[in-house]
Amino acid sequence: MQSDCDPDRPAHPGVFPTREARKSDHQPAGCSVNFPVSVVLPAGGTGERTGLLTPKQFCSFLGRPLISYTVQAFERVPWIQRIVVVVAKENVDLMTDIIQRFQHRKVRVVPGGSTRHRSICNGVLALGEGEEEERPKVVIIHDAVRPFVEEDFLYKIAMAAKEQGAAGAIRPLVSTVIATTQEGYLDHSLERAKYRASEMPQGFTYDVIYQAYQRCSESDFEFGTECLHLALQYCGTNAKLLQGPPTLWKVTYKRDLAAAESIIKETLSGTACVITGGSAQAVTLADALQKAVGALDTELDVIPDLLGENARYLLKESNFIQVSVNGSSLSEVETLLRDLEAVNQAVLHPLVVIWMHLSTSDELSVSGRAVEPAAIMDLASAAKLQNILLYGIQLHQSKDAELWERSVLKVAEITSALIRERSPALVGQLLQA
Ligand SMILES: Nc1ccn([C@@H]2O[C@H](COP(=O)(O)OP(=O)(O)OP(=O)(O)O)[C@@H](O)[C@H]2O)c(=O)n1
Ligand SMILES: O=C(CO)[C@H](O)[C@H](O)COP(=O)(O)O
Repeated sequence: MQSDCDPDRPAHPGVFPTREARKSDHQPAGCSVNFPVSVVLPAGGTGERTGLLTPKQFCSFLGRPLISYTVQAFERVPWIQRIVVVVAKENVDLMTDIIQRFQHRKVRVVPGGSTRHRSICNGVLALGEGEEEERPKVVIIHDAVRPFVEEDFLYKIAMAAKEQGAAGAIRPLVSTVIATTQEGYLDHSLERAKYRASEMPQGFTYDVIYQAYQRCSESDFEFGTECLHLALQYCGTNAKLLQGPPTLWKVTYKRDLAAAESIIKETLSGTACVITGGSAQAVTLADALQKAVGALDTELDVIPDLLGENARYLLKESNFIQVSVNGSSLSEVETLLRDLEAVNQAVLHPLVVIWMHLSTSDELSVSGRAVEPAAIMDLASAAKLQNILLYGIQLHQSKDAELWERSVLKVAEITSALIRERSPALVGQLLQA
C-alpha cells in the first residue's frame, strides 16, 4: 500500500491538488501577507547522487528544466517579491538563459559556493544588498530540486517565520534511525515516533538567518545540513515546525527525476475541456469523444466557448481541445492560445492544446487539403514559448456510421496519447485520424 509518508515514492496525483481545489480548500482565508517576503533557491550543487553529468536542477521535463518549475511555483505567489537563485559560477549563463526563455520575472541569479550552506549564505547576502528598507522581513529558503511546493504551505511557513523567527517543514520518518558502532554493529536505535525528517521550505526573519550565517563556524559551512539548527545555535531561535505534504520531497536520485516527470504528466492528463463553438457537428463529435476518451482515463468537459462562467476553465490547469468545423481558419485556436497566454503566470506545468479540425467530405472535394501545415507549425512554435504544446488532428466526417465510429475511436486514442505523453516531437504536427 502506498504510504503518504514515503519520500521515495511519487506522490499520487490525488494529493497534488488542482489549482481550483487549492483555491477553495487549502488557501487560508484572507491570505494576504502584509510584510515583504523573498526567496532563496539554492541550486549550486552537482547532483552527484543521480549519477548524471547534468546537475539535476537543469534536467528537463517536457522540455523545461526542473529549476524553472520550482521558480514558477514561487513566482506565481503574488506576495513573494524577489527570488534569488544561487547557482555554481559556471552555470550563471545557463540560468540566465533559462530565466529569459521561460520569462521569469522576479529572479536574480547569484553565484554559489562549494557547499549548500555557502550557497544559501550568498543568496541571503544578495537579498540584503541595497537600502535597509528594501530588505525582506522574511526569507524563505527552498531547495531548487523540490518543485511541488504550494502557496498555502508557503503562506504558513512565512507567517510562522515572522512570528517565531524561524519555521520549517517536517515529515514523519519512513525508516527507523539507528546508530552503529565503529565495527558496524547496532549500537542503539531512536524511537521513531519522537523524530521527524526535516524538509524544505524553511522560513526565517532576515535578521535571524543573516546573523546565523555571520556567527556560524567554518565547520558549519562545510558539513552542516540544517539551517534551522544554525538559527537555534547562533540566534537562540526555536523554529516552529509544520508538517508539510508528501509532495515536498527532494529529487535526490535518478529515480526521483522519473518520479517528478510522472507526477507532472499524470497530474495534467486527468482532465481536458472540449470547446465546440456551438456547432451541432462539433457537439456530436465532442459527445462521442467524451465516451471514448473517458474509457481511456481522461475526463472531458464539453463547453461551447470560454465566455462568462466558462472562463474559469482557463484557470483550471486543464488541457484543451478546440473543435473547428470546416474552413481552414485557425482563428478559434489562436484566440484560445491568447486567452491561455494571458493567464500563463498561473500555469505551473505545460498545457496541451489540440486543434481538432472536423471537415466534411464536401469541403475536401472542393478545397483539397483543408489546412496549411506550416500555419499550425508557426502557431505551435510561438505557443511553446509559453509552455503550451499545440497539436493538430484532422478528422473527416464520414456518412458511413461504422467508418465514423472508427474515426472517433482513433481520435480518442490520439488525443489521449497526446495529453499523456506530451511528445515534443509531435508539437505543431497535423495528425490524420
Ligand atoms: N554547493 C551547493 C550544493 C548544493 N546546493 C543545492 O542544495 C540543494 C539540496 O542539495 P542536494 O540534494 O544535496 O543537491 P546536490 O548537492 O546537487 O546533490 P548531491 O549531494 O547528490 O551532489 C540542491 O538544490 C542543490 O543544488 C547548492 O546550492 N550549493
Ligand atoms: O533537508 C534539508 C534541510 O533540512 C535539506 O534539503 C538537505 O539538508 C539537503 O541536503 P542533502 O541532500 O545534502 O542532505
